[in-house]
Amino acid sequence: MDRLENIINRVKLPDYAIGQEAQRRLDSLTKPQGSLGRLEDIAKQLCIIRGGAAKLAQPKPAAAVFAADHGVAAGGVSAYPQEVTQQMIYNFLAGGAGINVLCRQAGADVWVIDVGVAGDMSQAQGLIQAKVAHGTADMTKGPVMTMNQALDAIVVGAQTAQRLIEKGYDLLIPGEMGIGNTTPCSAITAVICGLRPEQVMGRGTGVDDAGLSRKLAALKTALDVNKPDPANPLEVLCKVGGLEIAAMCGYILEAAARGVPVMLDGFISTTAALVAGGLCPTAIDYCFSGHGSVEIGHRAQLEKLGLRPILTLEMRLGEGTGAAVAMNVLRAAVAIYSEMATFAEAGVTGH
Ligand SMILES: Cc1cc2ncn([C@H]3O[C@H](COP(=O)(O)O)[C@@H](O)[C@H]3O)c2cc1C
Ligand SMILES: O=C(O)c1cccnc1
Repeated sequence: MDRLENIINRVKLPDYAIGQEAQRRLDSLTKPQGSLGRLEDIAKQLCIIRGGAAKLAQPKPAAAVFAADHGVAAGGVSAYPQEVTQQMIYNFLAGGAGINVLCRQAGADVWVIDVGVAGDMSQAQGLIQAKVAHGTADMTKGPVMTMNQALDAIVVGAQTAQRLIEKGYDLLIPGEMGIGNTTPCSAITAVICGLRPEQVMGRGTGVDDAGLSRKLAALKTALDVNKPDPANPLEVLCKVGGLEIAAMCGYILEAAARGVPVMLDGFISTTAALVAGGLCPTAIDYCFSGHGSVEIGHRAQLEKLGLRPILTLEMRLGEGTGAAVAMNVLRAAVAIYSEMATFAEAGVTGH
């Protein structure tokens, strides 16, 4: 527990007074006041997080893709088999996955971490080896992991954030790969948002109606068997979570502790934010929501966290892809804030 406390205690509320200074600069730029809409809000929030209202530098972003497997996948809750997790890791390492393409396009680097893949990945070149367990247990039978494993995975995420920040990255994207992981995310969301499984559960990779019924039954059984306490996010994680979800939670917390902004992706990474926010509400002040996922539970998560997605592109891939696309908008926000002429500079009459 000390390991977690050590991270959470370092998360400080950003200085919101900086927002007023940033607003003055935004209002001095050659445009009708407020006319760049949410680009202005994004620039202002970035100033607040970075702790200064002077011109913003373009970020150097990295995506960390945490990979893990899930015992519940054996119950036919995904449209794809478990081995796809491993196969996709090789695809990430070869640069051919959606996250690779979209990060290249957005000027972000991709790092891949094995935090809990079922198979042996020790020979995979370029993979960060941090396996806590060979997948989780089946949530329909009892807790998916021990408290120690959850804390280990949180620390893997926190150390990843630390290393990336030390390498010079100043904006972090949480990404993931784990066949079956929309099921634990639905369970966590139902518990923390106080909703029924059917209100937060979707088709994930595209399960058919029979798969959807199995998913609903698995969720109901898992919640019945485990009875997670909504007031105890760590317990929720141990009972119905996942290793990559725990790792992303630690990654978000450590980024916040270091004053580094986080661009969340969709339903899976926002589940990790839900847990992080339960442990440390201030961590969410450092988070942007990149996009609104097709998974219905994402809406409830965003409402609970008080976040508005930057984009709505009907995406439902995960990996960090929606966050990568949203980086282009964040770059636009930084550019207008830093590069537009003021009324005084351009000799344009203000009001
Ligand atoms: C080829 C492929 C690439 C993916 N990349 C992300 N996911 C996404 O789908 C999975 C969650 O959906 P479910 O709970 O239905 O299994 C996660 O691995 C998520 O990252 C993928 C899924 C597949 C099949
Ligand atoms: O929004 C997501 O993160 C998501 C949705 C479906 C499948 N995998 C990921």
